[in-house]
Amino acid sequence: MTDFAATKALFHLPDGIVYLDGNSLGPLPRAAAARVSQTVTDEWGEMLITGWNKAGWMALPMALGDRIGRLIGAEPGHVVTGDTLSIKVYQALASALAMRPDRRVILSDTGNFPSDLYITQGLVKMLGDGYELRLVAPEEVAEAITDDIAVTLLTEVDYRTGRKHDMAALTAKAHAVGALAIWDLAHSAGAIEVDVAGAGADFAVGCTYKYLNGGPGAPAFIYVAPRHADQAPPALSGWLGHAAPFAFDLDYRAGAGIERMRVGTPPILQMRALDCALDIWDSVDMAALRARSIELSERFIAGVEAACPTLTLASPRDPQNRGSQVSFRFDQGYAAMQALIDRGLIGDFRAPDIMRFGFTPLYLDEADIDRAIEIIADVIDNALWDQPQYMERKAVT
Ligand SMILES: Cc1ncc(COP(=O)(O)O)c(C=O)c1O
Ligand SMILES: Nc1ccccc1C(=O)C[C@H](N)C(=O)O
Repeated sequence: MTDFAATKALFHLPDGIVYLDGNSLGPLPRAAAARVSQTVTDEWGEMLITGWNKAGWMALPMALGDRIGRLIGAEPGHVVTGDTLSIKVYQALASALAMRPDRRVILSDTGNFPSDLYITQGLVKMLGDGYELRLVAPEEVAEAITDDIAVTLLTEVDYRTGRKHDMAALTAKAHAVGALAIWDLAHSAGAIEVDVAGAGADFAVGCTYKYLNGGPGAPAFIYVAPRHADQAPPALSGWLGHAAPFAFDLDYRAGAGIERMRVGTPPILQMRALDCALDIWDSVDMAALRARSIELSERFIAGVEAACPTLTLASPRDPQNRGSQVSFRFDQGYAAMQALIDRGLIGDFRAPDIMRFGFTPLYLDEADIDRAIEIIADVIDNALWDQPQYMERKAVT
């Protein structure tokens, strides 16, 4: 069993703040500042370039990949970290398309995060030759998996509503028509139980700055199923994905397995912060985490619905069909979210009218949820959002 009171003590949360936005940026693990500082002074400072060997910097992308692998049900040695999620989406998609050379259609849904769609649009344009992004509504994905599909590119948990796709069923459907399945786990890794191997996913990608708490700019990860690992052509063939980077050959030869998905120099300071955050995850049982996340989310939904009849639940009511976030629709959602933040409750707003709240059992408990409900009730029922300063849109929402 996981001791969630103990994990809560391992995070720094500012006084007076209830943080329901760990689904966008996780909070600071208390040990991270010292760990990063030590890397700066003792490793970078003292070891200089010898740190790549002496401090194990060059091995970090794979070591971190394995620690994340446990959380997403990957086989050891099949996940690597680096770059940003948008780049990992590009890599997975380009590789998968190259593995289905006689097909041209990429299937995704209108609930997908825009970066995944933009990356796909860019790649489709560059490839030309009849390539096409086909978008359907999330609930129509299953029936849209037809035998002209090359690749399905789906985000398991919808960033706006929290609606969760059935990864195993949709992957099986994709395979049945000869397509490959790529899963974006941005809102799944560290949020719910994930079993990429069990579901038969061909590729999976995700970020580490949300539920995994790796910090702003923390590296992304990519998983390639063992059956493809030595065949998948790496789309971004950088030197650190080469079979022998320090041979400095003039021609590219892909590295073994997942190593080929490395591109260039890893961001060591960010990786140390992530390493520190993953120390906390080592003690976490994912089934216990999921049970606790459902408990806290259900308490939140019941409390908000009882107190605020003007908010409508945008997330699936059945917890089995959602990830670890809860969203409500409110036409003045932007202003309302600013008013909540002003009163110490941090969530976020997603256009056009979604107020989004993330549930992260590592550092949230019932007292936080009850306090959040109180603040929401105060802001909504007393229309405290109706102030000009809450209407002004900020650059980042
Ligand atoms: C589902 C999903 N995919 C892709 C991204 C883009 O990730 P990044 O900004 O790290 O490239 C995000 C969030 O930003 C996301 O939520
Ligand atoms: N990386 C960010 C930087 C700044 C502001 C938000 C993000 C997010 O990650 C947004 C997230 N993908 C979302 O689901 O809305």
